[in-house]
Amino acid sequence: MEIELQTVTKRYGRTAALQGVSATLRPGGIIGLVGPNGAGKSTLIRQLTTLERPTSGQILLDGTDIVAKPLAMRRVLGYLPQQVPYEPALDARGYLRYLAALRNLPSKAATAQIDSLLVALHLGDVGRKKLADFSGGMRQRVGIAAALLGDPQVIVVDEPTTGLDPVERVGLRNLLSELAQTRLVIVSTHIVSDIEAVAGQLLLLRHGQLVFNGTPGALLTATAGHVWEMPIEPGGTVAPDAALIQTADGLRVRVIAAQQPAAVAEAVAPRLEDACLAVMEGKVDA
Ligand SMILES: Nc1ncnc2c1ncn2[C@@H]1O[C@H](COP(=O)(O)OP(=O)(O)OP(=O)(O)O)[C@@H](O)[C@H]1O
Repeated sequence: MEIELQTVTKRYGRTAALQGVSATLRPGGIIGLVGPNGAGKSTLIRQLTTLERPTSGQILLDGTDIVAKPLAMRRVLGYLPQQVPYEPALDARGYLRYLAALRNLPSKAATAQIDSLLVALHLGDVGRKKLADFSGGMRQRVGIAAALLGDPQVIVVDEPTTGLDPVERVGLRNLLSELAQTRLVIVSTHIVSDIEAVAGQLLLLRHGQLVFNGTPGALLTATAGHVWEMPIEPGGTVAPDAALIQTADGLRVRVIAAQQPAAVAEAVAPRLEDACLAVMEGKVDA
């Protein structure tokens, strides 16, 4: 399975939310869609999930134009939107059974799949509890189970870790990473650490433009030699775009710059978050 984005552009009135985005998406690791708020991530997801039609450009799923034939995508799609839908009066199992029926899944297969999804998402003990009594993180996990019902081959999740605690985040990351070995899994996020260890491909969006498309390794390589750390000088000020980090030697400033910013600055290995920031801010050409 392969998705091909060909100069996808989306305008809302005067706002160009996506500008000529082209990329090929394949299974073999999570595809991370990264960018600050307003970069165009949700807009790209709405075009991919056929909820909207691009102003121009094409999206091909294994060669089929999904703008002309949206059913080709809808038949293979599992989608978790940013606002997780839920029905407060139903319990988790009942809600998933309801969705399974809407999707025409055979009853026996649906029961088996719901059982295994509830266990995989650590909801096995609360399947009979009303969704109204669920925490935000639990609701999010039910939403993920709902998106995975029917074993979709294309899985699109918009900011999936919102409301999850650190343990839940790791669990979800591992689950999506496993699914991404054989399916197309696209995850939109502005939290780079959520996909750092599991992304096979990164798409960085800024002001609707694709500013990087490649592996995390290639992004890190492009940023090497541009990340510096230095101690905070007594009475010194910290530049607004510098990050403060806590180390065993005390607080240090982390700066992205092409040249050594001060004599005391030492070059350090970039982290993926630095690399994304560096490209977003135009400090590195990747
Ligand atoms: N329906 C719409 N009508 C008008 N403008 C829109 C619409 N949807 C998005 N936009 C604008 O398009 C741009 C991209 O928005 P989008 O929601 O895709 O960004 P995002 O990267 O998903 O950000 P966030 O993480 O905040 O959701 C923004 O300037 C936004 O205001």
